[in-house]
Amino acid sequence: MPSRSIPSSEQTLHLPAGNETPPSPSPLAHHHRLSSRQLLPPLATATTTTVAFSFLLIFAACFRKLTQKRTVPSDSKPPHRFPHSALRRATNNFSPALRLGQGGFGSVFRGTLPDGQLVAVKLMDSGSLQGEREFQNELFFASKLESPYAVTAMGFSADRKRRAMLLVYELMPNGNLQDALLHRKCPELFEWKQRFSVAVDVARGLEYLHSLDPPVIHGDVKPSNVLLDQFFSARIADFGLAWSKKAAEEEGNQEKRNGELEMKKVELEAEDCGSVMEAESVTTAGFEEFGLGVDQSPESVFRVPVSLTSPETTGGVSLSPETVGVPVSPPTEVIVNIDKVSVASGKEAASKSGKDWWWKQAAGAAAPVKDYVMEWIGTEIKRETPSSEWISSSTPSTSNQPITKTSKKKKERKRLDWWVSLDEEKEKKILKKERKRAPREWWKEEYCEELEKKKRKQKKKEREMGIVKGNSAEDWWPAAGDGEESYTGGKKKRKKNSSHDWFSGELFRGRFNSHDSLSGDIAIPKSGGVSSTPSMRGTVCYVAPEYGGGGDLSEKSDVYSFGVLLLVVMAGRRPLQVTNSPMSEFQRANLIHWARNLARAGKLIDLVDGSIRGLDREQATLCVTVALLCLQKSPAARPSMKEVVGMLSGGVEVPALPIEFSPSPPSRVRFKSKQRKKGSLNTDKPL
Ligand SMILES: Nc1ncnc2c1ncn2[C@@H]1O[C@H](COP(=O)(O)OP(=O)(O)OP(=O)(O)O)[C@@H](O)[C@H]1O
Repeated sequence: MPSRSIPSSEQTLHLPAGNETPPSPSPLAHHHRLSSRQLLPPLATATTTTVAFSFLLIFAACFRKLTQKRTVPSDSKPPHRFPHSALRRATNNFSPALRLGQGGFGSVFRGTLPDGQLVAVKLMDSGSLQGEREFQNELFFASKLESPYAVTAMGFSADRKRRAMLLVYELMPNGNLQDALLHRKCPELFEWKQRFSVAVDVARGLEYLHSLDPPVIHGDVKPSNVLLDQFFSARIADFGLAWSKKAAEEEGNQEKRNGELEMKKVELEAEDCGSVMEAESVTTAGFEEFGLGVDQSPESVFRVPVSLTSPETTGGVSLSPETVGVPVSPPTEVIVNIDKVSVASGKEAASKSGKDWWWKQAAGAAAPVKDYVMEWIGTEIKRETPSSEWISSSTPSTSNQPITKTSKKKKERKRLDWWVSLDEEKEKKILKKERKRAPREWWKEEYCEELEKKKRKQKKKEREMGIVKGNSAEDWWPAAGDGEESYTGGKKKRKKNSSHDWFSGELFRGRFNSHDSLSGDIAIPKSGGVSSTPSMRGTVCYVAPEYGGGGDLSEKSDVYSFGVLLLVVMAGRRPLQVTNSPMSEFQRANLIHWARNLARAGKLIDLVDGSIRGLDREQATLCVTVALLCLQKSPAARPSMKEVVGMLSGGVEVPALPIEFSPSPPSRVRFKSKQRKKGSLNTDKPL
């Protein structure tokens, strides 16, 4: 009762004189009778209580939100969040003088923290979905991995306003293995002991990753992803493409349940050539869900500029512009309106935990053509790249022609039209065409496109001049007599364009893909001249054949990549390398082919780098043998990394070399087609 709360003496004081009427039981009436002076204390108390309560509520809500973000899995240690300004100071405002290298998604700078610690700061290109995925992946694994054989991010900085994403790593003073070995920056690696120890370190690093529960598959094992510390101990870096096997398996099951991926609806609203598409039901999650405290709106992931310029081979179907007739063009900012997207693997997948969203890359392997287009949209994002840069870097054949605004628009229009009109029938046609392609052509596209183009040009020229030569599908590889000549011609051009690394067997990732490297118009140097492809896991030449064939990825895919790396470390050269020397060099151009031939001839030691000092021939032969075991086409036949470490360290007996060391590209698609024609049921065996 309100009257009870007010002292009776006070009530009496407020009663008007001579008023016989008993005080009203109504609280309101009673209240009116109270003087403002008397009312003030309880009112103030009530207000204070309400305000305090509101504050408490707000505080509790904020606290909940903050703690939610920072909650990390119990078995994880959260990466440290650095203030952006601190990293700016540490790197002298990202001074070019402190730049250590350039990756597919950003530059890496040397920095010194206030406590004197030396760090490597990776400034990620924002606006790239793939870049953001890698950023998140790196941080996820940073909290999961702890090994002397792995370099994981120790911290990060993410500035939502500036959209700056920075990753901080412990500095590896001797850089990457690619530069150290192939660019001969570290003479120490020409000592056999050091070289062998690098190989064993990498093997141990992979063994560690595969021994985790669930096993972690690195997915991009190559020399530029191996860093050397001050003692030249090797450590595996770059977990941007790494993935957890369990997550991938779950994803695989999900895919099976869902049946073949299908894009139900793709609506494009083209606004002139700006072509704006709207995203409606794509659900993803940023990695706030990992509790890493970085704000990232879903829009930041899906509102992206797109360029469909990359002819990446995704899941065995290569969609080069030539193959599907996609005109190359500058990027367009688009918002995608999708009901089901391969990247998100449909509604079910989309509604799954955000923890898994980037694992979706794995699903692309068996997806139909449209999904590859979506993969492109998800991966070939170059928001900040000026159009001009894109034009020059993505159109090697026309790069020296002036590109007008209208032609640019036309191309863009064409590309979008093509994309919109890609109905099932066309999709089937493209797949049919793909199936017909000889496996050799896979190599042609991936490695020798430029060479092939030049050969064609040369042949055309010769034909015009009346000199007719054979035009076999196989003659992309220089044949006796004319190979050297045409290659020399190609090399001259490459030199002129200073794009030497296209033949390194590795393609540029992200901004600079294979075509960019072929064009010779790239201004930004990339450390080691290496790269990987954005829409597929791994790097061409290092990637396991089962990936291209749409097979299952497993630890054995890393084993295959390790096999290539081991050969590279032994030979001290790239997996594909053609020099302007005699014909015998061509036989050695493909390191894996060469190793296979040497194995047959019983001369494995010939593959080993002649400039190594203090060579232990027995150990070197063992290394090449182990590499070949890792390079077997059948994943099941390859040893595990544990066995590899055992073999390298002498604890496990090395089995006899198998007959098959085929580095052949995936031929599953073609085989299927052949079998279908013949009416055979056996479609799984490769050729
Ligand atoms: N922790 C580090 N210490 C020293 N140098 C580093 C470190 N991290 C990266 N670098 C240098 O920066 C380069 C670029 O690294 P980044 O991981 O961005 O790209 P990458 O692995 O070379 O290429 P990609 O993105 O195609 O895998 C490395 O090759 C290496 O030379």
